[in-house]
Amino acid sequence: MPEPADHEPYAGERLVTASADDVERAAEAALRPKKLEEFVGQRTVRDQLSLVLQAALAREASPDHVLLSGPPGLGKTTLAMIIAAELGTSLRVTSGPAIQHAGDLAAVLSSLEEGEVLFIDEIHRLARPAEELLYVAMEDFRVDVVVGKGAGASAIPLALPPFTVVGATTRSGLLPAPLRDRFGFTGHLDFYDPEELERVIVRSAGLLGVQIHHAAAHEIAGRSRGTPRIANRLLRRVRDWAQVRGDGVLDLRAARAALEVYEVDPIGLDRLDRAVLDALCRRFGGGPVGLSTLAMTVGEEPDTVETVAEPYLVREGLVARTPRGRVATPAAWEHLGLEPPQGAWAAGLPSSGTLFDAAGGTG
Ligand SMILES: Nc1ncnc2c1ncn2[C@@H]1O[C@H](COP(=O)(O)OP(=O)(O)OP(=O)(O)O)[C@@H](O)[C@H]1O
Repeated sequence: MPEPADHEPYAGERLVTASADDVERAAEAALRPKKLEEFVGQRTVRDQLSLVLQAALAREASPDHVLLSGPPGLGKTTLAMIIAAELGTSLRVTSGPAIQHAGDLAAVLSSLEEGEVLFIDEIHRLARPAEELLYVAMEDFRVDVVVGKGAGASAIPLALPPFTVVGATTRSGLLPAPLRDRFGFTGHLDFYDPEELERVIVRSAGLLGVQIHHAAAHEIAGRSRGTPRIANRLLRRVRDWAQVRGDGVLDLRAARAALEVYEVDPIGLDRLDRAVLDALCRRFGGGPVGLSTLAMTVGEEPDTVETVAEPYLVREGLVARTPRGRVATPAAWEHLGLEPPQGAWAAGLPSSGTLFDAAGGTG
């Protein structure tokens, strides 16, 4: 059985995580595009949404409800704000987890003013009774207020003014069909390509009031995992480096040096990601290896390896998940500067790989 890793367990927030806490969201506020035309990339969603909004404005009516799906940090909240701004109305913000009871949602809905946009983040996490209340409100602009208890309870219908729900979800597959069907428009946000991220970075640098070289923006974009939130975060760290150790200008040297300090490598992998690749290739000859064994080797919980490191490694084609365990692809070997074992990957699995099972033994 392999020895557990001797380094400190991987802890705390990662620089390359796509999620954000409240402090970071506050820092992000200044960088949010305010109009659809300032929103970089996502051309299809932008074009479709623009039509929906323009048609609603021409009709002087509220647009259909909008569902935005896609991984964190790609701009769902930003688009919700833009929708309200483009319609010239205000945005009310809530989220699935914040609504514990149907009554909480009824209170929000009954306080809406005509034409307002209600943004429900993580809508897939709404409790079932709240979901049912929302169907009716979205379709008939009505909430049924329940008065009394038990057999004597009765529902008093309360008419609502027209409004638009913008729902955001990272897991659209978890939304029940009746709720999904209430949205007249669904936009799926995809990871950004490096050229789009470069534009996000140059725009954000301008808003932060710092000078950036094209080569530095290109370098940061390549390490941002297709995610504007990560791009903006790395940009802020490079700015810090340039201000403290450089001359304040964000050039290629500053970008590379800062990202080395923060252990973000040229394709956006951090220490945990590289530890996983390293273990797979150097310790297990490329795999296949069971998740528990792999996690133990890098000194992490299996859940951390599976949910924090693996998705991006799989997305980048560095790791494959097979029924026999995790396998390093030739790209993983190359990324570590190692020679992939001859013919190992040809059959889809390393031919001579020993399978280490979930308990850490061999199988
Ligand atoms: N297309 C874009 N152009 C410019 N900046 C963007 C774009 N998309 C996102 N950003 C920036 O990235 C940051 C994160 O965006 P946002 O909060 O909208 O993501 P999100 O998808 O709502 O994330 P979450 O699911 O975690 O709530 C913000 O600072 C925002 O300004």
